Amino acid sequence: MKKIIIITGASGVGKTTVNHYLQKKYNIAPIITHTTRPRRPGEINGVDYYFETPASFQQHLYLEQVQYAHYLYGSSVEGLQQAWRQNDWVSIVLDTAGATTYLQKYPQETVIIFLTVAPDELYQRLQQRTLDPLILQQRITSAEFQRDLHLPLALTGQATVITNNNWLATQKQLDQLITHLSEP
Ligand SMILES: Nc1ncnc2c1ncn2[C@@H]1O[C@H](COP(=O)(O)OP(=O)(O)OP(=O)(O)O)[C@@H](O)[C@H]1O
Ligand SMILES: Nc1nc2c(ncn2[C@@H]2O[C@H](COP(=O)(O)O)[C@@H](O)[C@H]2O)c(=O)[nH]1
Repeated sequence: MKKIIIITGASGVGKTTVNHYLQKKYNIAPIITHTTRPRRPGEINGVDYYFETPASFQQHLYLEQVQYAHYLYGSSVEGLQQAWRQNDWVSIVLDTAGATTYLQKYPQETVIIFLTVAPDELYQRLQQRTLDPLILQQRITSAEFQRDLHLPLALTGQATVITNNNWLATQKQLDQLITHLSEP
């Protein structure tokens, strides 16, 4: 049966890290989303995101799209179809608004993982990743970042909540979840 594993939570909690783990260990196919945000060092177009201009962003058909810290993000129909061609089980990294939309659109297929981390640890991780203090400030003061620090009401009771302080413990919880989902 087809499954869409949605990894959500605030920026820096480890969503991308979890996504890579699921891809590497379980061959779960990642859905690549689109954004107008500038590339970070090391990010590759078509792997991390489809990096778009404001004009090219409008040329896709989106299942959902959001504005997050002043940039546009969207998951396209073609992105989901492409991932489903690789595997029945696919994964996607979304903000909590996107996760809520997927739950409404695909209630049978959707599995939600909400990641959380202690605030001090989270700010430290973001500081290490973001060299420009202005960009860091813009991110952590955004309404979207603040909103995604907490599990929204719409996802309460629908999400597996993982506190991602300790990577080994997180892996164990992910393995348990995948085992549970694989049961007939
Ligand atoms: N359990 C963990 N312990 C320590 N560091 C971690 C852990 N999980 C992830 N990290 C590190 O935290 C940083 C942020 O992780 P990641 O990029 O996966 O977050 P994210 O939620 O995808 O962020 P964003 O939404 O902004 O893209 C990375 O440097 C990553 O290596
Ligand atoms: N609703 C959506 N959220 C998305 C999508 N692609 C990424 N994201 C989320 O945006 C923020 C910021 O991402 P960053 O890479 O700039 O740090 C983060 O929470 C992502 O999960 C999307 O297509 N739709």
